[in-house]
Amino acid sequence: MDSAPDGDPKALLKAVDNLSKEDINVIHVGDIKGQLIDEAIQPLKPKIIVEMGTYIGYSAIRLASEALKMEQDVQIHTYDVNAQMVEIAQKMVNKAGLDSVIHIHHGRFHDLAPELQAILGSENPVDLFLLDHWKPSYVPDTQRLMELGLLRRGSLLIADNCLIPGAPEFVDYIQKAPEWNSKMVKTLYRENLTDEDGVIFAAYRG
Ligand SMILES: C[S@@+](CC[C@H](N)C(=O)[O-])C[C@H]1O[C@@H](n2cnc3c(N)ncnc32)[C@H](O)[C@@H]1O
Ligand SMILES: [Mg+2]
Repeated sequence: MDSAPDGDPKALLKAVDNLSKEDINVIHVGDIKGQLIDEAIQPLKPKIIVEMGTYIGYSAIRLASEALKMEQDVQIHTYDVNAQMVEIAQKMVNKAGLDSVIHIHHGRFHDLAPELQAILGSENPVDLFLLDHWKPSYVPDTQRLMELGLLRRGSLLIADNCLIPGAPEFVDYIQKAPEWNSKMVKTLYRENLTDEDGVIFAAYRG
């Protein structure tokens, strides 16, 4: 990571992608799924983004870089239960020069959601949220956003790892729930492997 210059998110993301080619334990979303996500958010031009599962900050930095190509006042709120990850991610975000855009919250989204509601207010719904944390939390965290009125018609949900490691309860929920219009895109689980994963993209009908 040190090889990337400060204030250069693209170089930092590339350094993480390169590291993951050597180290199978790196569990970031990666460049293949990253490109799918970049393309999906282009028509949305999201300003308010929420992410569950910060890890080392890769996806938050990637989402911020892409969103900032289209809008200036972007804010990302990202949640992680692991204090060590929060610390590493903050260093990565600082290195990328995105600390005024990416706000890292330590804890479970379920507990911190009222705080987010207060930060955003009623006029600023979430445009995009990415689920990439503990799979059994995908359904309750989605429902939490809905019950607190944090979404708008057209808000986009993206859920990683729906097939590997798999989130069967979530897949069943999102495909049946009348509030969501979803599709699963099959893609490689990660670079250098042939296993197929599924990423769900779902638009909120309101
Ligand atoms: C696969 S990693 C996220 C990868 C990240 N989105 C990226 O692409 O760089 C999953 C992360 O979710 C965190 N996590 C697990 N359970 C969680 C929960 N209930 N709420 C928030 N974060 C959680 C873990 O600590 C871990 O850092
Ligand atoms: Mg993932």
